[in-house]
Amino acid sequence: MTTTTTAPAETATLALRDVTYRYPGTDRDVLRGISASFTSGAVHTIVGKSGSGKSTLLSLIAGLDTAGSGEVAFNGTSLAAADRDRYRARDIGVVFQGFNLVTNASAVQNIVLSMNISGSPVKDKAEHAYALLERLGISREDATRPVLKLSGGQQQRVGIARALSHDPAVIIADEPTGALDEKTEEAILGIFTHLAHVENRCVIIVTHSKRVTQIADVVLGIKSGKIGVVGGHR
Ligand SMILES: Nc1ncnc2c1ncn2[C@@H]1O[C@H](COP(=O)(O)OP(=O)(O)OP(=O)(O)O)[C@@H](O)[C@H]1O
Repeated sequence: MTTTTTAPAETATLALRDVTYRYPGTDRDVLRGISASFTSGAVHTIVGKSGSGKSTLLSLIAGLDTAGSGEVAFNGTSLAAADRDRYRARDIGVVFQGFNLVTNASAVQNIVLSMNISGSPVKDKAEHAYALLERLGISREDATRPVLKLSGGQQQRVGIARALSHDPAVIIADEPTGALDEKTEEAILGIFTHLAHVENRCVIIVTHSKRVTQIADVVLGIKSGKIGVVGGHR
């Protein structure tokens, strides 16, 4: 990431209090009364075996699903009482493992499309997209080529730029480096660290990668429906 930065994001806290979750039609709680908090300025990783409930937890944090009992609160307001469409469009940015880009469209078009969907008030959306992409190391020339013609690392930079397009306080990522080689993973992790430590965003990454957990400020582990701090630098 270049050294140009935006103003630090506002301080945000996401808090889970005694959250339980069970998929409809099943008889088992995937999450069993979990409590945790996620703060601005820190990289948090969530680890756990396959099927332990990591993606389920991310979808509750992203406001895509609601807890069976307990509360997920953003800056003190329960998501159950909040306008979740607005929360998703303004406060949270999501980065996916498979990038989830429209591959025959350009990076700029992908970002403008996302800004249109989230109702962004920015007037010159293309210019905003070019500037974001440039901060993430994507040149104007690469920004106008079909995404399919970019490397995996470049595509993930575009995915991150898209997640940042509405300047969210919280960035969540599900296995964002799973499809990348080690060197590219390192570059992408540098971006996430910058977003937390320099831009004061709250970064939450679900991962199986040891390297991602090594750079985390807080490592949370999920096991048997429970969550706890299992490592990190804080
Ligand atoms: N739509 C669904 N309906 C019923 N059960 C589900 C559904 N989605 C997930 N599950 C179950 O919930 C549990 C937690 O799934 P989840 O995807 O959150 O795990 P995970 O830790 O993210 O796994 P992985 O590391 O493999 O991605 C698993 O037992 C899974 O089979």
